[in-house]
Amino acid sequence: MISKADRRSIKQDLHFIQRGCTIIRQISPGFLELSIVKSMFNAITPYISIYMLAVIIDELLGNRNLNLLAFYVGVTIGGTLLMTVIAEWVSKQIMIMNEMFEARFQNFLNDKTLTMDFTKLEDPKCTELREKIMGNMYAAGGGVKAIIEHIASIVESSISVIIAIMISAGAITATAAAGSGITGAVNSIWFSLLLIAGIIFCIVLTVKNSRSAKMKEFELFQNGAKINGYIAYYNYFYLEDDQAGKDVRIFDQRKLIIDEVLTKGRLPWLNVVNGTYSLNQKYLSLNSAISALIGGFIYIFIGLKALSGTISIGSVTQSYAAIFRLVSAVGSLSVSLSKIRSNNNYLELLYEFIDLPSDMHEGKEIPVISDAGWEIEFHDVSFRYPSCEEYALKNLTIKLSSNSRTAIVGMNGSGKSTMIKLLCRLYSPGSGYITLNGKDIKKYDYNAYVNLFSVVFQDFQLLAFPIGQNVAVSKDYDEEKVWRSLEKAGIADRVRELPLHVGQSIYKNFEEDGVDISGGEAQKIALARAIYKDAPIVVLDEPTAALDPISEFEVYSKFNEMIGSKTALFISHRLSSCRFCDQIAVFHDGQIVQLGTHVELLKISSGKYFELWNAQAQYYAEKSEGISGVC
Ligand SMILES: Nc1ncnc2c1ncn2[C@@H]1O[C@H](COP(=O)(O)OP(=O)(O)OP(=O)(O)O)[C@@H](O)[C@H]1O
Repeated sequence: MISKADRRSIKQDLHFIQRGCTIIRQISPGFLELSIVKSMFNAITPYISIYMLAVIIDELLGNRNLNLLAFYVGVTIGGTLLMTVIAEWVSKQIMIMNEMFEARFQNFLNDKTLTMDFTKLEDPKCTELREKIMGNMYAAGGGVKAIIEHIASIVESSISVIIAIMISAGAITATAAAGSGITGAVNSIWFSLLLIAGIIFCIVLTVKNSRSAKMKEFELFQNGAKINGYIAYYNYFYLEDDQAGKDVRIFDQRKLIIDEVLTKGRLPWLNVVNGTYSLNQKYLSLNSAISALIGGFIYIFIGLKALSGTISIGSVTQSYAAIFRLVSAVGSLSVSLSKIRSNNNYLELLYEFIDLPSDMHEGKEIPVISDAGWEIEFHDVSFRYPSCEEYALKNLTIKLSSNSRTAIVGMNGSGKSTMIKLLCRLYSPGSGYITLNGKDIKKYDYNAYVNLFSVVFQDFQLLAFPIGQNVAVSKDYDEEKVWRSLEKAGIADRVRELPLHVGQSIYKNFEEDGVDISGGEAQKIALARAIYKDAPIVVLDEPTAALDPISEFEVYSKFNEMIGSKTALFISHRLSSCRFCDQIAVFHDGQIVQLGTHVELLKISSGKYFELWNAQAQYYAEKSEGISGVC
């Protein structure tokens, strides 16, 4: 099987690395450069003592000049100390940058997640891709951060190779006066060639070994990402989620979840860990054996040179250390080059993720909502959710004009929320199109378009932040405006009772004094958030679903005050609340089956609206009868 790394050309590999460096600089300026500086210090420092040791030994065996010896020792200790202190300082900066890098990389991915088309968020392949990228970074150390490590290692090995050659060149090329026996062997070209061939063989073996280990590790981690995601979801998200916590307890889901996590998560993950461990063990023991073999070759080479008197005693330690470093630096240079190439497999996943097209963000025009009026129109829009056979919307055609009130009613699953999602550009129509003032909404700048809407989704979410920040969606907010919004949403009195008022955090996730609020109270805060945004189009998807009858009555009686002159579009199952609307769109099976005012629609006894209205009226009548019966 041809691996991905083998399929890529060197040019493509270089392009991957270059792009990775650009991302690193964008995420953490200076991190790469500082790591390179540190690797330079790492490369040079050991050679100070290697070089100076030979000079000291030769002086000891020669003139024994005490002043000179003291100077040499001073240079050795002082030089090493200075280099170590600087390297330590650089290391500390790198450590801080390293810690920050992971958080910044998360933000980098989050930025992409937030700007990618919403539809991709629901695509399991996309979620898996993100999990793989993060998993690869934490568990396998592969990805964009690994480039820093590999480049630093390449720089360190290259410098080490150059210095080692400079130091050992004398010993390697030194020849004794022509002779027989040992001297003859040392001077023989075959001896040098044999030594070089032995060393090259060892290096090739190390590189091959590391390359195959990295490839196998990559394959192992690709299987692991999905498993890990499964474990994380159930163990850390579901079991610890206070919403799910109720179901976990009442239905005793714990055992089922733990059994499932064990068979689908823990055991397969153990296989991944075992596989990686055996792989590393094999890799490391083979490399230690190769390293011992190289050491043996060098000892023979240097030993014979010393025996034949070709090099001085001082040079024996110097040459041995330098040649050994030369060989290991060439080895690690080759391994790092091979690793940086294999790392491109991880980068390929990252680039696949960040290159996911964001079709929704292509429009550039700024929408103009003037007092003269505007119009949104659905033109024969049909839509299916990704990987679904059934159409959620079929041939939808409807106009929404400025200052109008439109209600959308219909049975569960008839497509009401889907229409809102298309209007808010969370999804694109499969066929047909939607226009604002005659222009396809896709042509408008995404953020400018979305800013036209204040929406309370059916499954809205609040943050475990202070109420004021939840309403204003900002740390800096106009407190008076927050209060006005809370007032209109009918929750101001409750907030006034709280010790910290709008500064009170909701939920207890992070703040001990955070308040737990009811579903209805949360819905009112979400309503206040929509009011605070003050956008020209207000969309409410079942705005009173969680409210008690009194609060529901309050919301609808204050609806006009709340909405003012804005355009309103709201979904409701409470048909009586739609009576004041300019038009009611009745949805059935993804289609608008009726469109008109309450009075008009009630006149059509064969229509869906009539059916729904009567079913609800009958239900309430029966309910009130039952209640009075009990009373
Ligand atoms: N994210 C999704 N992926 C796949 N199918 C979906 C998704 N969301 C909704 N659907 C399906 O699309 C259809 C329309 O759903 P939609 O939520 O628009 O209905 P609705 O009229 O708002 O229902 P309800 O009154 O229950 O809120 C349903 O069959 C639903 O199962």
